[in-house]
Amino acid sequence: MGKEAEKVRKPRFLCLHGFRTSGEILKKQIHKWPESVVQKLDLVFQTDLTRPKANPTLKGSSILLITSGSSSTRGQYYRRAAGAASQRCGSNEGETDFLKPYGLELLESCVDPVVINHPKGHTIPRLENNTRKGGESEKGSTCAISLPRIRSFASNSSVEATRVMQSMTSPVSISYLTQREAAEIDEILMGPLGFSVNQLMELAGLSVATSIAEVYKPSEFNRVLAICGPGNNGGDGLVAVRHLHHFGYKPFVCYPKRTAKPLYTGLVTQLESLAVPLLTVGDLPSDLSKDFDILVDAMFGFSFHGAPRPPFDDLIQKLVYLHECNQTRQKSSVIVSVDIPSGWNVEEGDVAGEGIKPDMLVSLTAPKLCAKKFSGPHHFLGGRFVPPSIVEKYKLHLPPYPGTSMCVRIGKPPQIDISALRENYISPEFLEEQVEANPIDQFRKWFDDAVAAGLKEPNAMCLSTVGQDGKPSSRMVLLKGIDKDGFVWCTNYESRKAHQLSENPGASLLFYWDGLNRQVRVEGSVQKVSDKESEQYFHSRPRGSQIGAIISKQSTIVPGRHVLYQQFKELEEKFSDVNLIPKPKSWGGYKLKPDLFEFWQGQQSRLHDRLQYTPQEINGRQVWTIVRLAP
Ligand SMILES: NC(=O)C1=CN([C@@H]2O[C@H](COP(=O)(O)OP(=O)(O)OC[C@H]3O[C@@H](n4cnc5c(N)ncnc54)[C@H](OP(=O)(O)O)[C@@H]3O)[C@@H](O)[C@H]2O)[C@@H](O)CC1
Ligand SMILES: [K+]
Repeated sequence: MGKEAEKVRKPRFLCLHGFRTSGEILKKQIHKWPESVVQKLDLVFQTDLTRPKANPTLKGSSILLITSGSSSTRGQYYRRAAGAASQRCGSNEGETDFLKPYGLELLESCVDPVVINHPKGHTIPRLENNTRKGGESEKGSTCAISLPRIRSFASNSSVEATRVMQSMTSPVSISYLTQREAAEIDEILMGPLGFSVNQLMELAGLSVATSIAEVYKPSEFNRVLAICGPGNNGGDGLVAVRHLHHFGYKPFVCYPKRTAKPLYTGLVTQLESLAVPLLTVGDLPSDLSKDFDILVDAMFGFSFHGAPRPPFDDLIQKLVYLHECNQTRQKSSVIVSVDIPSGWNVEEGDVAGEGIKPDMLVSLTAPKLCAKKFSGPHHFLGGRFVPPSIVEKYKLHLPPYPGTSMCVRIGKPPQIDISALRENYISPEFLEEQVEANPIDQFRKWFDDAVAAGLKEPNAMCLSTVGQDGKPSSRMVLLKGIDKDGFVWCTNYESRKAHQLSENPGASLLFYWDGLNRQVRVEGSVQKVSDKESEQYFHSRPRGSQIGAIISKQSTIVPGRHVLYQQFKELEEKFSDVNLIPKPKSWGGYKLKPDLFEFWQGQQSRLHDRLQYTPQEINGRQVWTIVRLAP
């Protein structure tokens, strides 16, 4: 079974209209959207809505694109129903519409639907980067479709869709705040919205620390100096330092103008309890790059005005100098600015061009106008606390935070030199005396570690096969079982790998567990498993995967994706009343019986561990011999 086939899913847009022929009308109008966008979406044009639950095309839709004249009750009840479902908006209109029950049923069969209402009649809305330009028609709905909104959907649905959507979005779609707006938002958050400054600062500082950790690993960039100013920006810096300490960095703080309020004295006490050194300005060397790998600039945020006063004028100059020195060095220290590069005008940026040039900017809440002038390689957004009322009031377009992350990158990551990409692995000892005598037991131990570490798909393995022609080929498959005799996976018996295995049963498996710095090679010969075992595996799969396995004549040419969809829909209908979907003859399991294992673990300075197991006959008994191989 190929992993890929299961994962890729385009975001589905269900395009509705308030009247009978609407599906057809929208289909004709779709040419108004760029071809490159249309290709990336699964657009379903729907007219008959009377039996939504029985209609497989409606299931799983996550974006409902509704077009209707502004007075259409049907459009309104869809919106109202969606609002009720998602607590987003509410109106009493459309109560009497005869289609209402179907509308509610439809919403129920959608996965966390996002409703995009287009009230301008029989037409498809324009697709724009910024819905601000599209103009709002009614609260909670806009004429133009916002790409960030689509992305927000995509991040909820599948990693693949997120990737596709990210490629569609440019930094142009991000909102930037004026200095006044930033201060206003601050007031609203801490006034009517009930936040305390402590809370916001904690979240802001955590965002800064996690942004740093995403780009600059503590194994390479360990020594951090945070220069903290007198206001909340300085407070963010103090919080970030505490988190960086717990993330494994060695932080130092320079906090020359301390604020006497309990919030700040508390933050300092917390750092002292972690033995984080607090340095005076006089303690700092003239060239900061000698002693520090990361300089956190937390001097001034959005309340900065005028020219920097002492001692911050000199501290800013130190960071300017550091950047100049970096140009001539092999390994540079990096500057991370919190919210605003200190000394920059909050809206105009580095007007004279003589200010600091940070490598990373972590904008908080939303980027300020000066961030448009930021040209460093890493721009992140943090402060994952912005409620919808602020988003709506200031018409903010911000990238969605992925998963549970406290930060998100804005714009594209920088181009990197592939040859320079390397990790300095730090792993526990892996010694011959400590390993299990039986490699299957050792494999299980490492597999359990991978599961405990929360690694994604720890059972994904690269299967390599070689046919009669001697040409090897590899692909990722999922391990479905393991016992004392070997490793099992399932596939199509008419696929390319199956043909190769029928010509040559020799194959190899490779597991790679990033995050644990481990890989395991397993080599041996392959046989089909029994029909009974294959049956069991087949029926343990989700129904969708079972149907997918039936329609896929694996490795043969398909005229287009639509053919697969069509066949899928047909079979879904055919089996809608069938409990047990029959396993196709061409689908089944293979088992690799190992005759070689190698356990690899990355170590510092490329002195990796490699322990190899091979079987030996001793007194008629099979035992595994373990040897260490040179890295
Ligand atoms: N949602 C949000 O809003 C959130 C905001 N958060 C954070 O708060 C930051 C804004 O904080 P803030 O308002 O305390 O202002 P900030 O810029 O740190 O410093 C003001 C201090 O600097 C001083 N100062 C000013 N100019 C100066 C100069 N030329 N030379 C010397 N000193 C100068 C000024 O003194 P004053 O002029 O008043 O005498 C005052 O003491 C924001 O950027 C973000 O990091 C997050 O924590 C959470 C969410
Ligand atoms: K700053």
